Amino acid sequence: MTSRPLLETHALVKRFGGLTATDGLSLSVAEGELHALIGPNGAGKSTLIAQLSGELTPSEGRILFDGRDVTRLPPFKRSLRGLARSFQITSIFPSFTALDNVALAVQAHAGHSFRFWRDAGRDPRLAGPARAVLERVGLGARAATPASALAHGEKRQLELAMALATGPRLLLLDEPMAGMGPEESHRMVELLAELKGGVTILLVEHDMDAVFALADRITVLVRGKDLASGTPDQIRRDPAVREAYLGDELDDHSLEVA
Ligand SMILES: Nc1ncnc2c1ncn2[C@@H]1O[C@H](COP(=O)(O)OP(=O)(O)OP(=O)(O)O)[C@@H](O)[C@H]1O
Repeated sequence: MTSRPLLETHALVKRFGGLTATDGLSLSVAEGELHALIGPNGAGKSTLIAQLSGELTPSEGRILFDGRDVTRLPPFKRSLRGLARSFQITSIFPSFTALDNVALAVQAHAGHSFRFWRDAGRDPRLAGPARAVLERVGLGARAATPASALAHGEKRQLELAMALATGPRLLLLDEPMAGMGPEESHRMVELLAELKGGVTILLVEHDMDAVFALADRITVLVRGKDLASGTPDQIRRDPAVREAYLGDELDDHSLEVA
């Protein structure tokens, strides 16, 4: 792993009327790391992810990806550069099979014509890579299943597959475990652990066991500001973090100092 930042924000600000949801945030995500973003409800995590993916425009500040300014780029242009967001179940076509959905993601990224999009899964140039990605996320056996028939956790795996199909260098994951039972969460943690290192990941997640098990570095966001950034151990031991957030939210084994 190198320590060169793949993603940086400089003094990023996002205001909604009188509310400052991102408040002068300077964040750095190194190439290859799994960086988790935690913080209480309303801390500004989703607002930050939306600015990084390009769905929201910052009020002030800059976003650099691989050293280049992407602050004003639309989402699809960021995706072409390798900055991909996952977990928007709404982008799945419910009547299409899992394979077709991933094949479409491959096709969209490769910039092929959409003329034959219904048959994307039958085009070997698309189906081959799509199948490989489905295997990678553990959905190989569900390739021919319509997306609407997948369990909730499987839909989240499918979303991850669709993001991976675009060959991202950095994946933005906004609460991938939300709505999952313990077994599905466990499978997702295993999957993210396998992906870790191969692709840089910025993970927003409320499941602290998952965060502390997976993260190389953690940033604690409180009221749009970086309260602390460091390794899981440093974050566990940080008095300001314990006082502001982890003390009540995380007074369990994930917080115990090893
Ligand atoms: N489109 C919007 N318009 C106005 N206020 C917004 C908008 N989106 C978010 N906010 C406000 O910005 C603040 C940060 O919200 P955000 O959803 O980013 O927090 P979060 O850390 O993701 O919270 P949670 O953990 O509950 O998902 C909150 O006070 C929220 O009410």
